[in-house]
Amino acid sequence: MGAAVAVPGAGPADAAARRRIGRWLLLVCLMVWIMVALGGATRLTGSGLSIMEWAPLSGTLPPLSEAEWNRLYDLYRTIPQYALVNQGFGLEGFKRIFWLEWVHRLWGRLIGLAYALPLLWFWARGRIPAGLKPRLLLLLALGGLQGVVGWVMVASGFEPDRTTVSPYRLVAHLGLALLLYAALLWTALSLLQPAAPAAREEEAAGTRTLRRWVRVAAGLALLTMLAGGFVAGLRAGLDYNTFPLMEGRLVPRGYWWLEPAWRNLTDNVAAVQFNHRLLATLTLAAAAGAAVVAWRGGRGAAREEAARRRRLALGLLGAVALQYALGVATLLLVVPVWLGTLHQAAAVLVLTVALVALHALRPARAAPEAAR
Ligand code: HEM
Repeated sequence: MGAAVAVPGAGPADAAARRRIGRWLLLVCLMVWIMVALGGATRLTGSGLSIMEWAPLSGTLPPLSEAEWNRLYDLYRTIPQYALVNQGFGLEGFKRIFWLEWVHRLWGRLIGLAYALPLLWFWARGRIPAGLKPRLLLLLALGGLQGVVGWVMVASGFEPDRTTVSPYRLVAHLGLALLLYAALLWTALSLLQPAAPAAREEEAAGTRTLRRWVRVAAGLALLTMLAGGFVAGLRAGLDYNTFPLMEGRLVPRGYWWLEPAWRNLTDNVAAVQFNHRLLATLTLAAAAGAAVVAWRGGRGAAREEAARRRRLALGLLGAVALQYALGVATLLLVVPVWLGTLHQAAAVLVLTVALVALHALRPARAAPEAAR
């Protein structure tokens, strides 16, 4: 993400093209964000295993005849989730869980189009800066890979004795979505704000310290999100529905009892939930630390620079605090669909605010024509 994007020339036409490409990528970011929320709703309503075929083209249309509905329903009746969870819910019940998964996949196809068509258009008209082309192609490949990982995840839910997908694959699917989103957003920001503001010497030191704190908070937030994927994958939010104690203890009984030890990170409900809480708390502390640094470190800086740093740090603290509160509420209310979906979507808000802050605080570069 940090690689330089060389921008040929500095003419107004180039600048306009960069802005247009940047805005298009922001739109794709918004679509990916909505996709993350849709994915959460699909998972939480138990809809994700309803379509048992991988049909990138023909699956665009929903069933159009009763015979086609029955064919898909018959397929679904062969998997353990039907027998163990939804036995006898009938074609009407099947249709209820079908639609969200279908919309999730359709939205994925639309993101593909919203990315590929403008890419072709900009490319054909020679508007894409040369250094940007490999990155845009890589983003296209990552998007395609995300579709494949999504299918590999869904397929794990059809295995004998399983009624849900593999938590590892769920985390891979979530992690790749976050990576794709982050790469799109960083590229868009780099196009829209190609040059980091040059800071005076005494200001640069303050920016460096703040940048370190924001980096730590962003890294911890990312780990918290991946840990949250395991909470979701193991349905660990249905247990220990108290906060801050877990069954009356700060560290739950049975923390770290599995062998080999690493399995506790992914398979042990108590540990997975505790780790998510712990990482979230560390993220909140790091974001609060960044806010304090921005407040204190502003003294040597010019007024606007000090205000800019405070805005960035407070924005991050606000987003993390909101997400923390949503997480606690999700847990206390035993994961209602709407709140679980909101908690999943707000994770992307945290990522967005962290990346915007890191981008705004990036070091000024010597070469004015390069964007990082
Ligand atoms: C920095 C703060 C936090 C972040 C960034 C965060 C992020 C996430 C993410 C990304 C997920 C996974 C959704 C998925 O699989 O796709 C998740 C799930 C979850 N989180 Fe958090 N979380 C935070 C704080 C908390 C806190 C403080 C709690 C409760 C004490 C909490 C409780 C939960 C629960 C119960 C789930 C599972 C919900 C479900 O099954 O859908 N989170 N979190």
